[in-house]
Amino acid sequence: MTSSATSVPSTAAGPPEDGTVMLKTRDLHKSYGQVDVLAGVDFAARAGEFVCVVGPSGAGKTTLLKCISGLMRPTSGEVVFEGVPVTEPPAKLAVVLQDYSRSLMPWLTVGGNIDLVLRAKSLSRTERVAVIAEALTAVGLEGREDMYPWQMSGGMQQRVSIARGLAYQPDVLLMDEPFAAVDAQTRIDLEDLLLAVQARYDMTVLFVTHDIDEAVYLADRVIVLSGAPTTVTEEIAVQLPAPRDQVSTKTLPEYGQIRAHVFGLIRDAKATSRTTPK
Ligand SMILES: Nc1ncnc2c1ncn2[C@@H]1O[C@H](COP(=O)(O)OP(=O)(O)OP(=O)(O)O)[C@@H](O)[C@H]1O
Repeated sequence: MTSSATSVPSTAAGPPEDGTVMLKTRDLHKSYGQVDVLAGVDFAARAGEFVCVVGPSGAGKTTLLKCISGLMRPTSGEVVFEGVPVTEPPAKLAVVLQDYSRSLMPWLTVGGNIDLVLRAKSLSRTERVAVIAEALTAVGLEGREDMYPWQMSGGMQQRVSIARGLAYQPDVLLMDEPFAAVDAQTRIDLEDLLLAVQARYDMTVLFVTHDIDEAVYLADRVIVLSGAPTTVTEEIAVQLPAPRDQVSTKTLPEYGQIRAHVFGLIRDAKATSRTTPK
């Protein structure tokens, strides 16, 4: 694995490079029958870091997140969360998926949907109500507890999904293309909302996306995957100034340089990708 850092001087108060490792994968392999998808994936995410994972379609990004979240057993290698090998979904990890329409229960109110994940915690009803209210406020949906998901726009539903993740008070939030199903303007709003919420809760975020612009805009570090059978091609430190801004950040020459570099890596990965039987 190679690693490169941009030469951009950082004014960001980003996480220190030697911060506590929250999550790491060690030589992670996953095969589906005869098909090798993950072929030795190694990386770490440190406390407070925003890590984006990009790679060509079919590289195994969703497979990687399933293994990390404990929903799927790797074929070999391991995932270590807060120093403990993952064999089941860790209590301090929450997942937000792309498809909010399937992850929210339509027959439950917004409050009820969030309450569902809180029931696993030993909180009183009064405490749960307070946690739900705070999480909804953090995503700009204060007072919407009694609405049903189907009464909301796609962007609002995805904000409910994020609020549900926050209410769980995770140390690490895993996100699998969470904004892929919303329109471009909503996506921009959700990106900025997520950055604000991450800073406020000081969470570690591992964010999988197809979108190179989104990855470079959000990340402290971008992990670029090869095509399947997949390894980490490169890790790129994104030392752009914080807070990020949709206009000024994206017009920085350094942003363009990193974006072009990642684009080139993905293009090369696509050219060499093969998900073929052994
Ligand atoms: N349950 C499964 N059984 C068999 N093959 C699978 C299974 N899940 C995924 N695959 C295969 O593994 C490969 C990686 O899939 P995965 O969804 O993890 O990739 P991805 O990078 O998330 O893809 P995309 O970017 O298109 O969403 C694909 O070739 C896919 O067909």
